[in-house]
Amino acid sequence: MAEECGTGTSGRFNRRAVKVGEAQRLVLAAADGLRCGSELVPLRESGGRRLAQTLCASSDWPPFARAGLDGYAVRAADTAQASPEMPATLRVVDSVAAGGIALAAVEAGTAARIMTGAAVPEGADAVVMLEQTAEATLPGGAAAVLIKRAARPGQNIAPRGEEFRLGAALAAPGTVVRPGHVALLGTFGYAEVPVQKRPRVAVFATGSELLPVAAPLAPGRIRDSNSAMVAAMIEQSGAEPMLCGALPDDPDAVAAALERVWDDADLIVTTGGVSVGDYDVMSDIIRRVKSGSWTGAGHDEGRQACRVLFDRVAMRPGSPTSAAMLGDKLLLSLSGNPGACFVGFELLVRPALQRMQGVRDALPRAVTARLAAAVDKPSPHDRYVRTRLIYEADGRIAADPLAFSKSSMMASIAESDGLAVIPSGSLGAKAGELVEVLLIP
Ligand SMILES: Nc1nc2c(c(=O)[nH]1)N[C@H]1C(S)=C(S)[C@@H](COP(=O)(O)OP(=O)(O)OC[C@H]3O[C@@H](n4cnc5c(N)ncnc54)[C@H](O)[C@@H]3O)O[C@H]1N2
Ligand code: MOO
Ligand SMILES: [Mg+2]
Repeated sequence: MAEECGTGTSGRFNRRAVKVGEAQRLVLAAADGLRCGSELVPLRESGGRRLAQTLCASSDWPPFARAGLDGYAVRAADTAQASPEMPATLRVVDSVAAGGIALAAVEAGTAARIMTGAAVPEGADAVVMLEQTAEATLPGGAAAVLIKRAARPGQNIAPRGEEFRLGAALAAPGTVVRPGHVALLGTFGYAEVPVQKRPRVAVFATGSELLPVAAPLAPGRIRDSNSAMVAAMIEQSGAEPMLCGALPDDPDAVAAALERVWDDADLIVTTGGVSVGDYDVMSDIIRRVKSGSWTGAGHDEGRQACRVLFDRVAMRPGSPTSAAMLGDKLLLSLSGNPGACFVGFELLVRPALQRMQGVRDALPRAVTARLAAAVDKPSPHDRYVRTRLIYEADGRIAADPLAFSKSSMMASIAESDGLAVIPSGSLGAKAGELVEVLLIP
C-alpha cells in the first residue's frame, strides 16, 4: 500500500533529524498563527481555563472601611486614658450589622456597636473587640459601653482599598484560573469571564493492527491505547480532543480522514506510522507533502498548500516524529510506540497547545536533579528518560529512572513525573550525576 502513495520508496530514508529545540521553535512559530480567539464563560465554569485578557479590580477593595471583628467603633482619642480600673465610658449611639449603615456618626464621647464586616461609621477610627468592653447604663437610662484599654487609631479596621485599588491588575492574559482567581473575579463582579477558546484537536491513531478499546484481543492485534492517552493529555493541556478512531494503513484513507475534520479542528495529532516501514502511512503523507500535494486531484487549493516542518527529531524515544503545515492546519505526527508518543506529546504537542492559548512560556519547566540510578544506555540523540522525582529532606531533588522505559513500553508512563534529559554522545549517565529533568504535569 505504501508504494501506491506516489513517491515509492525514494526519500523514505532521506530524513534529516532536527534538534529538539529547533523542532520546538518550528512548532511554536506555527502555533502562534493558530490562536483560537476568546469567549465569555460563566464565572462558575471559568476554573482551569486561561484568561484571554488582563482583568482589573472594578472598585477599591475593600470598597469601604470595615470592622475586622465584633465590637465597638470608637474614637481612639476618647480611650487614651482608659484602664481596667478607670474605663472610658462612651454613650452607644447605634448598632451596625454587616450590610447595614450607621445612622449616627460617632462623635466625641460616643461609640457604635459594630459587627465584623460592617462599614465603620463616620467619626470612628478604631474598633475595640467585645471581649475588652462591658455594657453599662448612663444616669437617665441611655446605653453605654465601658472601654478598659486605650485603642490605637486604625485598630481592627480594614481601610478602603487596603488590598486593591480601582483598576489594579488581578491577573495577566494566559493565567490559568485557580479557585483564588475565581474568588477575586466574583468579588469584582465578573459574572462572565473572558477566557481563551479551547483549541479543538483531532486525534487519529493509524495502524491496521489496532482494535477499539472495547474489543476482545485477537491474534496479532492490540487495542488502540494511544488515542485515549493523547486525548487525556490534550484535556490536561486545556484543549478539547476530538477522537477520530483508528485509520487503516492506507494513505488515501488517511488523507480523506484529515480532510473530513478540516473545518472543525484547530490542530491534528496522529499516532503511529511515522517510521520507515512498508505500512508507515503517515510517512507516506509526509512524503506527499514534500512533493507538494497530499490531497489528490480535485481538492481545495488552500488545503493543498503544504510544507513539512520536520520529519525526524534528534531525540529518543520518538525520533521519527514529524510535523507539517497542511494549508493553515498544523499536523503533528507522533510515533506509535506508546512511550515515544507520550514523550513526543510532552515536548511538542503540549507546548503548541499552550502557545495556542496565549502562553508565552510554553516549553516544559525543568529542574536539576541527581540521578538515583545509572542510565547506561548510550544514544546518538538526547534521551528523555521517564523518571520519578523524589523531593529529599535537604531540599535536593533526586530523579529515579523507571523500569520498563523502552519506547514500546507503557508501564513507566503512568508513574513518571519527569523526563530526565541524558545528553547524546555520552555513554549514558552515572548514578549521582546532575541532570536536567523536564517536569510532567
Ligand atoms: N528499520 C527501522 N525501524 C524502525 C525505526 C527505524 O529508524 N528504522 N524506528 C523505530 C522507532 S525509533 C520507532 S519510535 C518506531 C516508530 O514507529 P511508528 O511511529 O511507525 O509506529 P507504528 O509502526 O505504527 O507502531 C509502532 C508500535 O506501536 C504500536 N502502536 C501503534 N499505534 C498504537 C496505538 N494507537 N496504541 C497502542 N500501540 C500502538 C504498534 O502496534 C507497534 O508495536 O519504529 C521503529 N522502527
Ligand atoms: O525513537 Mo523510537 O521512539 O526510540 O523508539
Ligand atoms: Mg512503523
